[in-house]
Amino acid sequence: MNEKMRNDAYSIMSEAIAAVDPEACIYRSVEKSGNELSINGRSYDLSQYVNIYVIAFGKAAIPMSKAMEEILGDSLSSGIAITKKGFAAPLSRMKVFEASHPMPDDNSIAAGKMIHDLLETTDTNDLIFFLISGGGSALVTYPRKGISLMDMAKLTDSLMRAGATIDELNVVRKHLCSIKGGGLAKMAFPSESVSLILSDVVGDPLDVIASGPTVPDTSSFVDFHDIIERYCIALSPAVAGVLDDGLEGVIEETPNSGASAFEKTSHYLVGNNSLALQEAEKKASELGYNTMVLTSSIVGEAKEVAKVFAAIAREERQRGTPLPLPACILAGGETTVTMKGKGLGGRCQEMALSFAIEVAELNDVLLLAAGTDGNDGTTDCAGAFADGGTVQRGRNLQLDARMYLCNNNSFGFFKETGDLIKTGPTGTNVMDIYVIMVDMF
Ligand SMILES: O=C(O)[C@H](O)CO
Repeated sequence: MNEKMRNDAYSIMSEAIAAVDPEACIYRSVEKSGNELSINGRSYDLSQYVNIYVIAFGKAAIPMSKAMEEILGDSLSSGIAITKKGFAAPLSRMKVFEASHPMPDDNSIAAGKMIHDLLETTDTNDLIFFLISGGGSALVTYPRKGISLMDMAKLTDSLMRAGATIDELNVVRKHLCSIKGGGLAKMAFPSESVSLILSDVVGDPLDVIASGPTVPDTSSFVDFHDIIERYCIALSPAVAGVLDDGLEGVIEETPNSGASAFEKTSHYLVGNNSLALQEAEKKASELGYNTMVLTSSIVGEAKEVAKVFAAIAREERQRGTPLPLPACILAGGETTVTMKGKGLGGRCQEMALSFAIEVAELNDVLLLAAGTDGNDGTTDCAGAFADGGTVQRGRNLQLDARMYLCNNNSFGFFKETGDLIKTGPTGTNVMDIYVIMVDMF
């Protein structure tokens, strides 16, 4: 095992995560001078509003709120922040709540109701800041009439297990929840609203991040229907009823770009995966690696993407291309895992295990795959390291890497080999970072 390369990969990942610290992202975008607030160059005169509220939800809700509380100071009337269980911390002017992720729970519904109730009291002269980050779809939900928490949770689980992408999952959620798919903007209208968004979705589509609560929806009940057919998902009677009503036009579509709800909304992206990769690239150069960012748009089945990364590492090892050695190739994105086995793991650990199998016996080749939120799948770690010796280290412990991969039990494998990456909750979430390194002999 090349310890230096491993330590370097960890430092590069840490630098990437620090760059998208949610507080730093807010401070980079928002400035206040007297009553004037400037967001990415656009000015808001705070003195013209009667009340100013902050509503934050997602895994980064607390640090984003902390920064906004600090910037707004006495201008802030009150607010609510909803984050994942274990991520809460006290705020000075805003109430803090926790809910479950990735499956919504009763607290997610209570949070949805709280937001709804607060927005019922707001009026045309009020300003609302929405601080939106990944995980928001599960943490806050306000199901359509007749849809229960169990309906939402079961459907989310079935789609995730079937390998649906986040875009697909959120098309379905947007049509079952009155906050998602522009619904929040509708609730906030006629108040003015400003959304500050930390992206955890490939390509930063605002209508997908946290299910696009404040932007026009581009999807329809027909798309919802197609996704259910594509993955052969069995629907509860209540969900099937909403889908039928939607297809027949008995219930309204989610609001699209022509809707009045969006007349007083504006949106700013404050951080994303590309920003994290830029900083990772700087750190890798500082550490002496020839480096490049391949893409921030990796998607697909984790174990298949790993084969592409392994092919890149092999090319580096054998021919020293595309970069001279030592090389550090960076990528970001978010893959999926189609669950066939009964094991424990996450997309990054699954990718690392598949990479390990592909590069078995190659010297000084390493992959670090980690979720920037510090949380890979249902495990308490961020991801895993894999190198040319991983499979053999497993064999020495009587572990067959291929069997573990077939059973989607990457966590079980890496727990024994000691290759798990544990950062704890980082407070941010801009998808995953992949660091491919190839050293000189
Ligand atoms: O909450 C969600 O919908 C996902 O994290 C994507 O933003």
